[in-house]
Amino acid sequence: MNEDIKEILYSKEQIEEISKKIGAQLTIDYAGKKPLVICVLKGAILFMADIIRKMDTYTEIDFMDVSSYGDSTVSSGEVKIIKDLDVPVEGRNVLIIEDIIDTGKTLQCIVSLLKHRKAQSVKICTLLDKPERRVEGVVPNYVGFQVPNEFVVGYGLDYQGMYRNLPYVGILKEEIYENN
Ligand SMILES: O=P(O)(O)OC[C@H]1O[C@H](OP(=O)(O)OP(=O)(O)O)[C@H](O)[C@@H]1O
Ligand SMILES: Nc1nc2[nH]cnc2c(=O)[nH]1
Repeated sequence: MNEDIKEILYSKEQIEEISKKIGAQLTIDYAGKKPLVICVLKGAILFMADIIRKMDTYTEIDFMDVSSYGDSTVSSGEVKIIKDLDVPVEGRNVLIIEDIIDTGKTLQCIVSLLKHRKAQSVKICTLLDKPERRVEGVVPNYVGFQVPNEFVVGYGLDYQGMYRNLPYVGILKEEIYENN
């Protein structure tokens, strides 16, 4: 797997450090608010697992699975809900955890849905932000790193279902996806 990576952008240690920092901020911001923390499957599972363990506050978690990329490196533009939440969001302080914001289409869809369902507050925490590619006006509240306009994998992020278990975030070699 490692041989398919052109460059490591963020090491396991850097991710650990930024997760600690964000977790400490969330502990302050959500004190007494009992947030509902939503993990956007599947990419955000690793980040979510790290972040919630660094939040020293009462939290509930839930999962939502949406997909707009399928097996491609390009967004289809159509966001499909594959698994909805189990918990009602009305009146809740919701914190969405994402691995990456690229075009912003996925989060635009999720945020509007949560607001429509009358969440009291909706905030976004993402490990990676790729602002160059944004087409929707989504602005995250907590960001780990800003990434260049490259297709990245690892630490939850996949290409064709693979590479999620890499402990770091890296740029996938072009020949891997050009040959597919
Ligand atoms: O800002 P956008 O252009 O919408 O892209 C961001 C979304 O793309 C990825 O999900 P994907 O649909 O690939 O599903 P996955 O998390 O299961 O890999 C990622 O996890 C984000 O949810
Ligand atoms: N794996 C992966 N998924 C994405 N979804 C949107 N952008 C990306 C990216 O750079 N890498």
